[in-house]
Amino acid sequence: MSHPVLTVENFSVDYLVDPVVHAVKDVSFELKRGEVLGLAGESGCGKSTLAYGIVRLLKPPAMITTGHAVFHSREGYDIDWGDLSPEDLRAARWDKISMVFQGAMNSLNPVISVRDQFEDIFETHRPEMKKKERRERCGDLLERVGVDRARLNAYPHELSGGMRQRVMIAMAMALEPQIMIMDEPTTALDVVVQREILREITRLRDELGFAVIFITHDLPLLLEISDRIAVMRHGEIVELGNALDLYTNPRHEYTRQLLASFPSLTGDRGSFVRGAMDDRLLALDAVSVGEEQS
Ligand SMILES: Nc1ncnc2c1ncn2[C@@H]1O[C@H](COP(=O)(O)OP(=O)(O)OP(=O)(O)O)[C@@H](O)[C@H]1O
Repeated sequence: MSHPVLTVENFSVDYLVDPVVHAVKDVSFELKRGEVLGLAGESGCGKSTLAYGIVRLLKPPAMITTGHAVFHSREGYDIDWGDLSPEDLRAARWDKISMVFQGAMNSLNPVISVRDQFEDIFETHRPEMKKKERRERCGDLLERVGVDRARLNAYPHELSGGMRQRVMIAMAMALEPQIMIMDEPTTALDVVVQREILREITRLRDELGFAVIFITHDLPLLLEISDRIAVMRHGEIVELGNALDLYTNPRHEYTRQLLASFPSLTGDRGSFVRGAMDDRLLALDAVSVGEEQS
């Protein structure tokens, strides 16, 4: 887990409006291979701008003013996303880094079947793939996210919101990218479905080894699913650390405030999240005890 799959260096984004909005300011971090990195911070702190900036999906008036986002391939070569032509960028998205954005479930085309939208990814990015193999892969991917492959014949409006979101996640995994960026991928869903999908994402991460940048203002949720968490405020990362450390020993005053703003983390009644964190602490204790004994 120690080698980075992505290095973001001195990344800044402005919105050239009057007055100029400095949405992301000199942000640097590394995403390690296979880790879930949570990006936390209140609305407007620049999380989405950073994510869209990394994959160069920003449109004017946004402008990247400084910095790089460099992808490190498994094969050992580096790609600076800022150096790619628009065509290469299109090819690299989905393939190297894929994205599930807010309300992604609404980005499925309502008049095209799930199968055709799915197969389109392979037709575009893997034109050499045989039709039969393509069909099989689409069905397998759907089943991976807990959707029956018979649903390939459905049109998006025939699926529930949760299912549509699962379909989007399956599509994001289609080309086996090494990074998935997820910006509030489950916010529009009810809590039970949200949890199911998150469990699925972490399971798939364990199985397939991709890294995830998971963006949400829901810090308790991030504490549950992330290996490390970056806390953003006013366009800057003010603290980045192991999720457990951040929960038990926050160093930055803003992180403390953010933790305190979630009663489920600090309140007397306890909660599922605190339970989950306690489980993680216990598991960690067990590991360190094991290490001492061995
Ligand atoms: N098109 C735009 N023009 C001008 N300012 C913008 C534009 N889009 C975003 N901003 C500003 O950039 C800053 C960062 O916004 P951004 O959407 O990245 O934050 P966020 O943390 O993702 O918020 P949220 O959780 O609400 O999505 C905010 O101050 C926002 O008002």
